[in-house]
Amino acid sequence: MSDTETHLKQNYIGGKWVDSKGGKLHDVINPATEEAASTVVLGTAADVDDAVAAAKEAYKTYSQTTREERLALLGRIVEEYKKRGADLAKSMAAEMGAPVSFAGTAQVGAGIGGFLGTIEALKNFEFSEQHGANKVVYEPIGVVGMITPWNWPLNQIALKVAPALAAGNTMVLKPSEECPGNAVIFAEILDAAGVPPGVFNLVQGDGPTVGNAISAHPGIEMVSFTGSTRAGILVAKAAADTVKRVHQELGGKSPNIVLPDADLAQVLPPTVQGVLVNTGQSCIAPTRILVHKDRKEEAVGVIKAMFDGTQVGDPAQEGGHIGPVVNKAQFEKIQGLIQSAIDEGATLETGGTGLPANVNRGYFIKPTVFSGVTPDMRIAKEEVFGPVATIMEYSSLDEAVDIANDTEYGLSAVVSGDPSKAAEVAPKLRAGMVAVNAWGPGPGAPFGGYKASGNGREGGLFGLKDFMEVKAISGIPA
Ligand SMILES: NC(=O)c1ccc[n+]([C@@H]2O[C@H](COP(=O)([O-])OP(=O)(O)OC[C@H]3O[C@@H](n4cnc5c(N)ncnc54)[C@H](O)[C@@H]3O)[C@@H](O)[C@H]2O)c1
Repeated sequence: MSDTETHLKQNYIGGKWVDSKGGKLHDVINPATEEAASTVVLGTAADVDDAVAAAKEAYKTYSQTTREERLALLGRIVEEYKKRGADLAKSMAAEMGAPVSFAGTAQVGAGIGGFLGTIEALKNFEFSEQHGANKVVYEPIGVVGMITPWNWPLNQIALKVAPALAAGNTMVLKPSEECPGNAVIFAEILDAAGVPPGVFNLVQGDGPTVGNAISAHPGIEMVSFTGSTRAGILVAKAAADTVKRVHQELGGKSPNIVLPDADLAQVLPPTVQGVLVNTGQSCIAPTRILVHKDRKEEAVGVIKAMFDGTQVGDPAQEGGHIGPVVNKAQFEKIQGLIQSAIDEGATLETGGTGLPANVNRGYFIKPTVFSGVTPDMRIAKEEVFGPVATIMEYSSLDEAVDIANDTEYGLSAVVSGDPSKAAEVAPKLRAGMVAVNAWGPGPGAPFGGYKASGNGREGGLFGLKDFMEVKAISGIPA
């Protein structure tokens, strides 16, 4: 058994791999084969207590480290991380089905990106500012609890751990029980980089047990959560009694407003691509594609060709194909949503229910395109989290903006077309991020949403500030 396989059955607390106090073993299922990919321990509230105690102790010294010491530590983590890229990719391919080529580039790269963006932000960060008669200083918050999902697992871990370390906090991470292997390797990387004992702690487990214990823990000053809006609400409720800071990165149902005069062959591929990347399992996937009614046929042609040309296949194989969705529950949910669109009268342009022709097992979804989708349909309202695009029509740009904003979510939006015209549309969109002719924000942009998509921002300078307290000192010389 490799070290990583052994460590999957343990927690990392106080700089050591330790057995859980009462945890049970759980098989993680490979979504391509429906067989066990790995075995992880599901920890307990007692494990969280131990991790918080270690983090509190470590905070006494780590919170006092200098910018230079933290920069050196973050730099060493990046170096160690680069050595484990292949292991990380293999683990994610087996546990959540991201094809190994894509996992090794985009998924692993996103984790490094989180660290590099934080390093840049920390280099120039003003820890002290003068505001009138008040000196305002930024300080670490204390022990931060972190709960992360499986879809871009390293990205989510890095966007929390890097700024928490940069700010001088200590932490307890609970990764997704659907995809825990990369978090174990990540802890091994931090250990190899010399992160002091207790600064970073990893407790494996499920949401209702370990996630809830983190959210409610009186020794944790902040909980940073990424996942579904459903679980994010439960985290906030559990956190309320201890008045800890709650940072939420939640679900989305992002629109893509295609401007009436846009060159469709040029603007659709780079924006609609976001519905296929990672098998559609991105919180910012721009799935509601809004096209002018006179351009609908043309848009359907371009989008259908993209989806028909997308290969679905084994995540263990190198290549540009997409893999399965993460698990059986997601597979069944997506099948149900596809069927609901058919039942509610949308036009199925390609794809549909059932397995793609080239596979006979696994949680693979046919790349699917619907046109004639109206805002009242379930497929237009609910987050699908699969390779399913919906094409909706508008008559005027005002109507397009109304449809785009007609969602409980507000994470991200896309505008496809002339950037100067897109600049006039962007302020009207109720979303934390607007990308023009791309499906995601640019490097270093604050990442986060409006409305039911969350609170707070991650990445770069804004992410760093979100992991800090603000202290006002008045009555001293400026
Ligand atoms: N806004 C963003 O930045 C962002 C990024 C990635 C994913 N997401 C969202 O994440 C969701 C997909 O991820 P998922 O299926 O892993 O989400 P999920 O909410 O089921 O799980 C996320 C994490 O929360 C934990 N959890 C579940 N119930 C909990 C509870 N009661 N208390 C505490 N923790 C609990 C899980 O164990 C897991 O670690 C999608 O909705 C997606 O849009 C958002």
